[in-house]
Amino acid sequence: MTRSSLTTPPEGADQPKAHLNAPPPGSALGSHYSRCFGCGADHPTGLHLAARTPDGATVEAEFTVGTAHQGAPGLAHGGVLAAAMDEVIGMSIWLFHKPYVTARLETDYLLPVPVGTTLHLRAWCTGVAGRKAYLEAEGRVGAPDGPVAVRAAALFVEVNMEHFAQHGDAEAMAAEHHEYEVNP
Ligand SMILES: CCCCCCCC/C=C\CCCCCCCC(=O)SCCNC(=O)CCNC(=O)[C@H](O)C(C)(C)COP(=O)(O)OP(=O)(O)OC[C@H]1O[C@@H](n2cnc3c(N)ncnc32)[C@H](O)[C@@H]1OP(=O)(O)O
Repeated sequence: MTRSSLTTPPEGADQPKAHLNAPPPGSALGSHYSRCFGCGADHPTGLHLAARTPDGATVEAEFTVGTAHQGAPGLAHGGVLAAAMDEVIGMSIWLFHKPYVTARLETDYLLPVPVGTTLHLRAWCTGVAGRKAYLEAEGRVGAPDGPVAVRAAALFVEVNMEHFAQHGDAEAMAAEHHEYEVNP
C-alpha cells in the first residue's frame, strides 16, 4: 500500500510478540466499551464488530456493510470503512495490554464496497518504538482470502488510562466495571 514514513516503523523498532496473558488463540475479544461506535453492543447504529484473535497478537473480524453505512447509493461510505479499520487496529494493539490512541490513520480504497458485502478484516502490529506503535489492517471481500478492498496503516501512541478519564467521560468508564490491565 502507499504508506507514509509516519506509519512505517523506524529501523530497530521492536517486533511485538503475543503478551504472556494474551487471550488464547481463537478467543473472542469482546467489546472494550458497550457504547463504542465500532464494537459496542449498546450502540444503536454502530458497526458492532465482534473480533477474535487467532494467535494472541493479531485480530480478525467481519463487517457486513448495511444501508446505514452508505455514501453513494448502494455503496459503503469511505469514512465508515476507515472507522472499521481504526477499530480492528485499536483492538489489535489492546492485545498488548497497554492503552493507545490513534494518532494517524492512512487508508487506501482499492475497490468499491456494495451494501450487503461482508468484509473480512484483519489487523496486526508491524513494530513498536517507545510510545509509538505501527499497525496495518486490510479488509477483504467475501472471504478471508478474497480481493482486498481496503488497506490501512496507522500510528498509535501510548497514553495512560487517565487520558480517557481526563478528556472523556470518567463516570461512564467507571460504570463499565472492566478490569483494564495496564501494567501486567
Ligand atoms: C470504558 C473505558 C474505555 C477505556 C478505553 C480502553 C482503551 C482502548 C481499548 C481498545 C481500543 C479499541 C479501539 C478504539 C477505537 C480506535 C482508537 C481511536 O480511535 S482513539 C480516538 C482518536 N484519537 C485521539 O483522540 C487521539 C488524539 N490525540 C492525542 O490525544 C495526542 O495528540 C496524542 C496522545 C496522540 C499525542 O500527544 P502527546 O502529547 O501524548 O505526545 P506527542 O509528543 O505529541 O506525540 C508522541 C509522539 O508521536 C508523534 N505523533 C503524534 N501525533 C502524530 C501524528 N498525527 N502523526 C505523526 N506523528 C505523530 C509525535 O511526533 C511524537 O513523536 P516523537 O516521540 O517526538 O518521535
